[in-house]
Amino acid sequence: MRSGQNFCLFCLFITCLFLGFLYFSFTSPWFSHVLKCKPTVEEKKNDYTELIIPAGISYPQPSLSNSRPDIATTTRWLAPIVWEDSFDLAVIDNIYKPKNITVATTVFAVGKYVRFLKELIESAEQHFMVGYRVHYYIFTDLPDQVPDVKLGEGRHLTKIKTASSSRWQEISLRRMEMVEKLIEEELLNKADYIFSLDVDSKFYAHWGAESLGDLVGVLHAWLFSMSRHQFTYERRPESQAYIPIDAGDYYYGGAVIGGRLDKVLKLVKTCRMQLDRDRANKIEAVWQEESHLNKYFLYNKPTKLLSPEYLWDDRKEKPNFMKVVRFSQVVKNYAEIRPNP
Ligand SMILES: CC(=O)N[C@H]1[C@@H](OP(=O)(O)OP(=O)(O)OC[C@H]2O[C@@H](n3ccc(=O)[nH]c3=O)[C@H](O)[C@@H]2O)O[C@H](CO)[C@H](O)[C@@H]1O
Ligand SMILES: [Mn+2]
Repeated sequence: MRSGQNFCLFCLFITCLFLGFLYFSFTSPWFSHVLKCKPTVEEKKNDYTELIIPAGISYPQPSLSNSRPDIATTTRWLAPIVWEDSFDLAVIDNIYKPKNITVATTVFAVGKYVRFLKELIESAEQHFMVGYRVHYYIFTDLPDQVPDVKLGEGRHLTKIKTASSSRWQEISLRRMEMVEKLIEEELLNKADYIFSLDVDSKFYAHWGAESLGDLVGVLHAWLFSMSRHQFTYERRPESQAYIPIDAGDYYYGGAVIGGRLDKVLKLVKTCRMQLDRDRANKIEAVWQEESHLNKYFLYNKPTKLLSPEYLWDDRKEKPNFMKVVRFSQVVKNYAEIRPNP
């Protein structure tokens, strides 16, 4: 009798122990970390800031002179401007590959713009972040027309059904709030970096980990060598995107926005709020969300700038300083493809 009772008590004890273990494994970050061997958020943060390179990697000694004397490779706030020959890809890959990062990549293909997806994704598979985990998020009103492109290892594609609009301006500027929602609801624990890309584009050459940074902007090909008063910033003080005529560093293209998730979240949230204010005041900035992006970057400087190699235009002739075109806007018939003029 007594031994039966003891046995029952023992079983109860074991059950409690098991349930307790289950509870802690679900709720305690320490437990889940130990069990799944996953880095905690804090450890991931350190992982980002530290540029650790394994011992035994040999590469050429860095030069003491500027490898690109023909063009500026840093900003006045000492952020790098990425040009061909301004980086050693072997060094960069040896630092970033062991971090095992995932790059979320958002692309909007609404209405007739779905036709650009095939070439964009096929060329991305050849050139974009090859050797890294990439997850494409395709926002479209026509999910059935998203082409079936064979993706490499570690690369995924998710379609997200999106509403269309009768105005192309609306489709373009709504990207800010959609990316905001995606990061908040989906990506914070799934990806490390994000790039938002225009769909009417194609990769022509390598685009890799040299492009990664906390907050990344791209220099617009057409406005690259102009003076600031010629930049097509929003000039009406009534708009939240207003930039005075004597201010501005560069003109950034809206077709490429990138960086760490938390930094890009702050950017898209701020721009979305400024777009909402403009809407309430019945004003639309001259270049929609691109104008708000330029305002944001004026006061929140990007930590890395991509040269126009990373956002060229197929219609544009290449000057001498352009040693390579990596990503470029394809030629399109605006009148035929957009829902409105
Ligand atoms: C090279 C560059 O920096 N381009 C920017 C520029 O003109 P773009 O002429 O490049 O604008 P665009 O017509 O390519 O529209 C921007 C993007 O919105 C999406 N879209 C647009 C219309 C449509 O019917 N369906 C659709 O899916 C698509 O992803 C497209 O790539 O200014 C726009 C805002 O005015 C955006 O900031 C673009 O990024
Ligand atoms: Mn475009």
